[in-house]
Amino acid sequence: MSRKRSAALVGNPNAGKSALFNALTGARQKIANYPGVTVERKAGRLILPSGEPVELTDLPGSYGLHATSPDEEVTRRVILGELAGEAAPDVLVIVLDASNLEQHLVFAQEVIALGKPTVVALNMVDLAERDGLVLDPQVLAQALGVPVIPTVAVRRRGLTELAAAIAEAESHASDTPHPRAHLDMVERRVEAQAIASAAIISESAKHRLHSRVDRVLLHPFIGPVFLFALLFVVFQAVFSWAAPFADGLEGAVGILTEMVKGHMAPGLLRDFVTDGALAGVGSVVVFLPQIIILFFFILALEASGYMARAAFLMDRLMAGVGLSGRSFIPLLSSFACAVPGIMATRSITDPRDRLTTILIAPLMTCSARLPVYAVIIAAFIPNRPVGPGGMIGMQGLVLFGLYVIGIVGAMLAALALRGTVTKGAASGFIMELPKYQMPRLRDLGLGLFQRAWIFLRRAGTIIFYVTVVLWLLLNFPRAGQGESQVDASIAGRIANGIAVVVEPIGFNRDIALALIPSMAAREVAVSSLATTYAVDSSDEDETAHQLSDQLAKRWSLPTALAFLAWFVFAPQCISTIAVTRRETNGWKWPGFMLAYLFGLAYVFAGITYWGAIALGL
Ligand SMILES: Nc1nc2c(ncn2[C@@H]2O[C@H](COP(=O)(O)OP(=O)(O)OP(=O)(O)O)[C@@H](O)[C@H]2O)c(=O)[nH]1
Ligand SMILES: [Mg+2]
Repeated sequence: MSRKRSAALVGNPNAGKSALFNALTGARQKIANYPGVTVERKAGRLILPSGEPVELTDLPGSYGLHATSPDEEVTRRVILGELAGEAAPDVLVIVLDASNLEQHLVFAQEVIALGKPTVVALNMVDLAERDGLVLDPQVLAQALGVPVIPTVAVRRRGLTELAAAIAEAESHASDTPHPRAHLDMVERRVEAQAIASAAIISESAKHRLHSRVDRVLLHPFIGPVFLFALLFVVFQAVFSWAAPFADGLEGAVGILTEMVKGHMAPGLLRDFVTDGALAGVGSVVVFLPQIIILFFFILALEASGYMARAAFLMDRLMAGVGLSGRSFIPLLSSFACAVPGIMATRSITDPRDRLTTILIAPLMTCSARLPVYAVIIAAFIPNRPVGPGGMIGMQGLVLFGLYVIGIVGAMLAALALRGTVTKGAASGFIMELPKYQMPRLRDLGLGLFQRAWIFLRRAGTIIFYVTVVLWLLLNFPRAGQGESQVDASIAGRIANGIAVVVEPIGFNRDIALALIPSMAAREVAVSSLATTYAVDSSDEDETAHQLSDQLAKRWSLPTALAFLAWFVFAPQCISTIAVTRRETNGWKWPGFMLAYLFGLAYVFAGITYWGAIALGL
């Protein structure tokens, strides 16, 4: 019995497959309350009641075995054993959403008809019950001819029973499969309706409240206004709530720097620790509170089911620029980071739709841009209340504006791309709306922790390394008498070369110096500036200033605004380029992306700079 046993979770999107996978294997796959979250298969280890391990695979959600999108294709090939060097799974675990039974049974029948050992997890029975729907698993099992286990993945209910059923099905793995009569789509729909209604024990109309909520939130006029207002509040919160925590962190970095200065002998090594490591990495780490607040809102809105409704609202707008609403979820993910966003485009059916979405994804303001925006805003935008009753913070307003410019830029870019390089008609959009749910605190906490960890790990690795290299390039060769260290250094000389190109758009030598290292990651722009100014000011033995003070002292307002405009568009992220290459199978599209985004960045930074000068700012 050395054969490796395997099982796979299959079902419609948003049925709770990944939640079940996490509960059964202890993994941490991303789950969220909208369809199309999982786009790649992922394997984990499930221990059966007998103690034997089974390799369990979590699959992208699918509507049928006739795949129409790249992620559905993955599911089909795994189920049918079409992947090279990989046998088909021994057991198929179909995950059904109990509160959406009729719809989910259409695909389930197709899978059961394959005649392989199959188990059904009747998931989300808690939500069905909340809506007053009680189902009889026995009746369902009889009708489907396979065992049916009621589960609540997120509360770990029914897991033992499910594992036992998988073990039982597994023992029949070597039997020859008995495919059943093939039903076509229409026949399966009719059958699904009959089975679902037979399985209902009682039903009450409790979901009336939710449809009433939807009537408001999805209203063609009130809906978008609400969405806009909500986003506005989020950006206000990012600045105002974070302030005390950010100040605390900044203070802590300052104290640490003073401590190092007190304990180490003056010299290059001490400068390396204070000006290189602490100034650079510290300048990025202080944005942790803002990142956490932003993700708190994103995760809570995802879990509640509102995000999918936002996609629904955006569908019209998306269609207007030649995209389908299916692009919304990938674009939304790109607000965290374009890398998972670009991967999420695998759920887009139309290849040209998909390519367009990949090309505009970097225009969504990713969280790596937040430190760059925030440091400039803190230095140049006064923190005064504006608007009626002084309710609105100026800084939050500017941040909101930067996000909006990114979105509008993306929509215009989509329009232009759809008319030229990715010409074609827009495809339709079907998306089922998930149920409203109260976000669970534990999931929220875990999600925030993961986000915070990713951010800190970047600060401790890529940002640290790049900053260290930059510090070295800034300190050698050493400056002679009366010469500034930055001017004498290798980095300074390289920057003087680049400055020739970027001076026309108002950038100074220090920005030129930050541009190359921040190709590694956008936050590096902040750490580079912090390190440069730390190296520069230690010459004159100034007391250490905060980065925003240095910026306010050294940059003009038009330059600062041009810098912001640049970062709205510039594709300064190697990972994004790499994932674009992978998802489009070649260098053509990432090359195109680099060219058009740098082009836009240059033009918009220039317009901003000269516009600001003309306005006398
Ligand atoms: N109340 C309740 N919520 C659940 C249950 N199972 C999953 N969920 C929630 O349902 C949503 C969807 O779960 P996922 O595991 O992401 O669904 P999926 O089938 O993997 O979806 P795709 O990857 O998009 O195909 C998440 O918000 C989960 O927290 C359940 O049994 N009860
Ligand atoms: Mg999933």
